[in-house]
Parts: sequence; structure tokens; C-alpha cells
Amino acid sequence: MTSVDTLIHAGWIITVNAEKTVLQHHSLAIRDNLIAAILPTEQARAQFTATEELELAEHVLMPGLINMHGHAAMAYFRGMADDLPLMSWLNDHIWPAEGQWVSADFARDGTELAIAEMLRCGTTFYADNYFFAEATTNTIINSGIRAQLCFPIIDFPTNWAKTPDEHLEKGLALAKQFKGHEQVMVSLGPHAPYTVSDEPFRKIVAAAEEHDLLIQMHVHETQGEVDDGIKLHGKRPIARLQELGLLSPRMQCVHMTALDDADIKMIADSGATVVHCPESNLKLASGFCPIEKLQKAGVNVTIGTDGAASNNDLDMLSELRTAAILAKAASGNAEALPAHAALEAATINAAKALRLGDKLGSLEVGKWADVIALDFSEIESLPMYDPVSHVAYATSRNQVSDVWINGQRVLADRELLTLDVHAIAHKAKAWQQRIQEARNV
Ligand SMILES: CSC[C@H]1O[C@@H](n2cnc3c(O)ncnc32)[C@H](O)[C@@H]1O
Ligand SMILES: [Zn+2]
Repeated sequence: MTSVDTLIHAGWIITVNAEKTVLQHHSLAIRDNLIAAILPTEQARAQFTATEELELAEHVLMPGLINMHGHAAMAYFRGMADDLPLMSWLNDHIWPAEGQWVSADFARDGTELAIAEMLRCGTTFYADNYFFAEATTNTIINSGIRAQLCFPIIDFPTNWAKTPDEHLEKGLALAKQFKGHEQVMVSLGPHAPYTVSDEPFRKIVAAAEEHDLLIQMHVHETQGEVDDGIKLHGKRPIARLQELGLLSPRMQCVHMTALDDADIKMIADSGATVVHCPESNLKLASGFCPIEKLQKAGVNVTIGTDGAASNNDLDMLSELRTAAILAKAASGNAEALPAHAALEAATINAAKALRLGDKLGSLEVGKWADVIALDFSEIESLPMYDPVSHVAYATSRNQVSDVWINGQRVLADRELLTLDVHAIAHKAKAWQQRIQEARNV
């Protein structure tokens, strides 16, 4: 008998490998932080002994979900400004609130709430764009989740830094501290083409190349952004970014609505990734990302929730379902973004964008053991002809029963093992009270 740390006997395993293999009555073995074996349950019982053995006969195992764009600490602004278009949401509500409230403590506590929500939704890796990222790293590490921290760079002063150069300096210090870290990856996070001028963009490109960092940015979020960009710079934002050297495989372009064929070709030729945030785009009436055309052009498409202040949740299962159904409505083609492709966008495509395709994003032997279990035992999951269909179209986040990251179990039967939910709820209510009292004055 071979000993492993964890042995999970599952009803189904959706591997999200290149062959799209779905296995029934198979088991997954974890040793240290890696997937040690995936094999028929009968063989697994004969071959392995485990420190922890789980019978999940009515569950599906699949790779952890990767939320490719958000602003974690903005969980504290959930529901604060609804039913508004992007620019008045930002100018009249969110930026004033950030000026008043955002600090290292706010970032740490708000991020902790967001991580708790994300783990309970099956998210094992999230990309964040927010101020005071350095104040969130202990929380990230202790919770067990993985994160890409895209530190903000913006022309105007923020509570974190006063100039674009100061944003860059502070962020690069963090990147140096976490170079090579397996849980925290630091990247550049310029805010948007309309808030960053050419000189900081040139420094961002130089820094990305010198320190080998990825870049994530809101791009083409609305038609208004494109129109204003043409008025100010005489060219569309994508063309401006290309001329400045930003479009490359390092680049993760978030939102990407209002694209014409030339924009799509430029993105495809550059090797940049698109991060589709369908629910935020729908709620702010920002526009539609043409993911079918992008995928046909060969672009790597991933999915993000955006922040809880514009979504208003961090639920990647619901996001991938919205992505799959919206792709059909937006393109007039019911075959656009089929179920398995939506799962890929939320897992392996994201891993590739993060340059972690050999370690993350699918359940394959030798990869990091970032695994989630979905409970299909209730009547809402019956009948089940195809587990992939159910994950994409008929599964809610309440069905996420267990989560392992790097081989460590962080959610057991919906209970968070690494975070104190009572303390998190207490802090969220205390912040809510402070913010609400100030709004009522
Ligand atoms: C530099 S990233 C942090 C910055 O971005 C703001 N933000 C949050 N959501 C959006 C969005 O959808 N479009 C543009 N900007 C957004 C956030 O409030 C921070 O100020
Ligand atoms: Zn955003």
C-alpha cells in the first residue's frame, strides 16, 4: 500500500484537461501539495492508505475556480451605490467613499471578508486590484487562498500613494518581497487608459520587462471610454496601448466591450488575455464583450467577478453561468461559449494567463492540489446526464462543500477551516456602522 495525505472517492471528476476528460467513480489522491494520482475508486482503495479519506459519491470534483478580476476590499462597499452607470458610480460614489475610508486596516479587513466569500464559492485563486495590497498578504497567506495582487497605478493621488511614480515604487517593493512566492504573485495594475497618461505607461512597460511582471488593467469598459479616448488621443484606447507597448502576453485586459475588428485583431496578435466580467458589465450597463469573436480569433478568454460594489457578489459559479448564457444572447448563436468552454475560462485559461498552466487550472497528476467538491445529492441536481452541464447551468455556490488549496483543506462541509467567520462578521458589521453613521450626518 502507498500512503498519501488525502484520498477522495468521488462520484465524478471533471478534469478540465486538454481532452476534456470526465471520469465517473474515480478517486483523487493528494500527497504533500500535489495531485499524486487519479484512478478508478476500486483500484484506489486497494492501492492507497490515507491520513484523511473522504467518501463523496454524490459529488463532483473539479479544479478550483480562478477569479481573474476584482477589488477584494470593496466587499465593504457592497450595495452602497447601485443602479448607476460606470462614471457616475465611480465619480460620485465610489471614489469619494474610497477617499474617506480606504486605509491599510480597511484593505485588510475587507479583503478577509472577500476571501471568506470566495472560498465558500469554490474560488482558490483570485486576482485583485486594490490599494494597500501589502496589508492583505498575511490574511491571504493564513487563509490558504492564492492571489495575484495587481498594485494600482493611477495619475491622481490616492490614500495609498500621491503620484504615479510613488504607486509604482511601492508596488515594485512588494513585487521584490514576493518574487517566486507560490501563494502571492505581484503584478502591475494600471487603472485604465483614461486615468493613466503616456509617461507612466512607458514606465509600467519598462518595469514589467525589467522585473518580468504581468499587467492587469480595465480596458474598453464602455463605449464612452472609447469615444473620449479618440477625442483626447486621436486613436482608440487599444491602438494607443499597442503603440505604447502594453499589448503583449503579459497583459490582462479587463472588460473589453465596444471592440471593433481591428481591436480584436490587435489583441489576438499580441497574445494578451481578456478578462470577461459579465455581471459587472450588465449591472453598470457598460456593454458587451464579444467573447465568441475573441475566441474565434484565438484570444485567451478568462472570467472575473469585478468587485462586490459593482457585481454585487464574488460568486464565480454564477459568473461562469452568466458568461455562458450571455455569450449566446450577445452573439445570436446558442453554440457560443458552451458549458465546457465556460469551465475552461474559469480555470485553465486563467492559469495560462498567469503563466501557471503547468501547475494550476486542471486536475492532472503532478499539478498543485487546488480542488473543489460540489454536492450534487439534492433534488435540484436531478436528473444528471452531464456533470459539466450542471456545473455551468444548474449549480449554486451553496453546493460548494469542500475546498483544498495546495493540498490543504480550507473548507470542510461548507465550514471555513482557516478563517474565523464570527470575527469576520463582527468586523464587517463594525465597519458598516462607521460608514453608515458618517453617511447619515
Ligand atoms: C486601480 S484599481 C482600483 C480602482 O478601480 C476602481 N474600480 C473598481 N471597479 C472598477 C471598474 O469596473 N472600472 C473602473 N474602475 C473600477 C476602484 O474603485 C479603485 O478606485
Ligand atoms: Zn474592476
